[in-house]
Amino acid sequence: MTAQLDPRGDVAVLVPAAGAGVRLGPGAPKALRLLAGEPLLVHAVRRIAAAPSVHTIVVAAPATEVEAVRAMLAPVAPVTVVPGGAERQASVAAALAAVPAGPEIVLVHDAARALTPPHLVESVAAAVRDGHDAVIPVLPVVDTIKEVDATERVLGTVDRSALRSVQTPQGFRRSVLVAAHRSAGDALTDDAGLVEKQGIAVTCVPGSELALKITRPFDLALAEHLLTTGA
Ligand SMILES: Nc1ccn([C@@H]2O[C@H](COP(=O)(O)OP(=O)(O)OP(=O)(O)O)[C@@H](O)[C@H]2O)c(=O)n1
Ligand SMILES: C[C@](O)(CO)[C@H](O)COP(=O)(O)O
Repeated sequence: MTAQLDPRGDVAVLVPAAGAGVRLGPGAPKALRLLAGEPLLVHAVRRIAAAPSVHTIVVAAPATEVEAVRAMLAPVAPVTVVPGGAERQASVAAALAAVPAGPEIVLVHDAARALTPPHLVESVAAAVRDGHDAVIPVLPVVDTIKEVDATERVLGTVDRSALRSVQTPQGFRRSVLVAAHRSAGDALTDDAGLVEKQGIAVTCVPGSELALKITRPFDLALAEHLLTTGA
């Protein structure tokens, strides 16, 4: 049976999934690679659709894979699939343009964060609903951080107490995200960066270790272990 998203939900989730996955090594586009027998994108969308606030999901797929991705996600959840762009920012902009009237909260989530729990989607959305224009899930930095020069000589030790590692989903009041993308210049790696450039405050909420981004082969192996051991 096809899952139905809640028509009373007030949240649209954009899922940029058009990246190549160069750091993962040769193979299919990253969102289509298998984790415990299913594409990363299927894992990600299933978890997003399980969050009760979600009204709409828009996926930005690799341009050559749009039809395949539609077919793949049809049994998982109702989704709109659009072609992504050459940079993540362009993929997000394409997905944002496809959000129908209705949801006033927009979350942007990486397909590569395939194990992100539904409660993180809810907590980011709740913080936007509470009045924050822009919300990001973060984790403290656990390693000692050094600043180095071009020859890898250490220049100093950075105070990590003020540093945070940033995850997705990142949540925005819809009008704030639309304005930030409209004024976007050079491509940035995340949407909060665009909003920061507009001088708008970005608020942090606690992230989740399960929202790890599958970037390198080790991350995929770790995610596989987490899934198969039920961690
Ligand atoms: N042109 C792009 C590039 C990235 N993404 C998406 O943005 C998310 C975060 O990007 P990242 O994990 O860096 O993925 P890739 O760009 O695929 O990785 P790499 O840099 O290793 O190629 C991913 O879900 C990816 O599919 C996208 O939709 N369109
Ligand atoms: C959006 C993001 O996931 C936040 O951590 C990240 O910036 C994606 O891009 P990156 O190139 O892997 O940093």
